[in-house]
Amino acid sequence: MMEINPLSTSASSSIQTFIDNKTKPVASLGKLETLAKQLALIQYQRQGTSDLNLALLPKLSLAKPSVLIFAGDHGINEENVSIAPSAVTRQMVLNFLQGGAAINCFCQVSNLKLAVIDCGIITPITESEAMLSKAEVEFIAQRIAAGTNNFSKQAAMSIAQVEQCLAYGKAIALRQIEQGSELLLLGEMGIGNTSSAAAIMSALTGLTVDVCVGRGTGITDEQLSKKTSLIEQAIARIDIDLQQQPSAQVIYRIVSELGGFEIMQMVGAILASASRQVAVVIDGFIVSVAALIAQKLDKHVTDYLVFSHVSQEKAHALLLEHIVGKGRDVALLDLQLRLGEGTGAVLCYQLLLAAIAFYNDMASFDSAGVTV
Ligand SMILES: O=C(O)c1ccc[n+]([C@@H]2O[C@H](COP(=O)([O-])O)[C@@H](O)[C@H]2O)c1
Ligand SMILES: Cc1cc2nc[nH]c2cc1C
Repeated sequence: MMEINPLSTSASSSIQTFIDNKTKPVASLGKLETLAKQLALIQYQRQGTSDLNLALLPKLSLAKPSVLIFAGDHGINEENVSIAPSAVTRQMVLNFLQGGAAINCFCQVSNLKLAVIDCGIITPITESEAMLSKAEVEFIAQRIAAGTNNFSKQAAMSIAQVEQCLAYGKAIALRQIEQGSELLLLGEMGIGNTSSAAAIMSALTGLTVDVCVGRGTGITDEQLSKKTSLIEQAIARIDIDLQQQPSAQVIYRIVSELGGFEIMQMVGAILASASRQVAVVIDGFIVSVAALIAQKLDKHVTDYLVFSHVSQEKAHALLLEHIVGKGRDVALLDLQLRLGEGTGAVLCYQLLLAAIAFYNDMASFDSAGVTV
């Protein structure tokens, strides 16, 4: 396990004073102020900046942001728990590589590069398909298997596969950070993954399955009740002891039972990023479940997370409440999104840029001669 330092708050009051001295009424930039403060605390800690001098607070930067989209398939999808067959995961991966998905359009708006990671879709992408990728899209194969097992019948994966997922996820995050990335933005693609995510949420929080499930891609009432009972059965099968702070071993067991490959690779990426004191933007419901797992493995991870939006997926607001204790208010946006792919995270990128811009460049009352 990697060591994650909690964010030191020793610079907190200097940063707050610096923000309050900007030419604006106190707190009038709302969540952008909280965001700027979090990004400042993270960056100063990463740079080991101590004894901060109010007049010379280092500028904030978010160099080389990395958008990472983790894709994987789910055996549970053979139970008709999504609007789409599993083949759509692969088709959407090809769409990402060709630049035709929503996430491509949003990356384009902000000039962001995107990497798509095959964590275990059913049919691998061929070399010639990967070669046709747009220049701004990188394809990386970190396959565990051809989709997880159907978790309503058996464990989604082995403990060894959980460990391999974590190792792969960490490796890709560390590679980006070593190449100079000061921000990770995570997204996912996986038909059936709201079933896995809801099951893990229920198992790790103790909340009942019916409050953790939702309509995912937009399933019918009938599909929703089937999805709920399949998840209930799976959780009953694994007979979990819901302790306050479960050990890593217990967590590995839960996630091996309930899946999925892309979710666990994201957990590895989140842990690695936090260990290097790099902020991670968390997209919708499924990425938030990865954040929940990471938090259960190491509570300090939470200091490094930025939650982009509150998803339309029914349980997302409750999940955010569980992770951060501030419910939907912790999220930057509420645009009624429920797409995934990292779309919310990438939309927030401009808000992060705005937060560091005001922090770095806005005049103070003193420097501008504004007197209130
Ligand atoms: O990000 C979200 O909150 C979100 C909410 C609902 C669905 N999704 C996306 O839809 C897929 C999972 O939905 P489902 O119905 O197949 O379980 C997967 O590819 C996700 O990216 C994403
Ligand atoms: C078409 C489609 C695109 C997606 N993007 C993320 N999840 C998705 C699910 C479907 C079905």
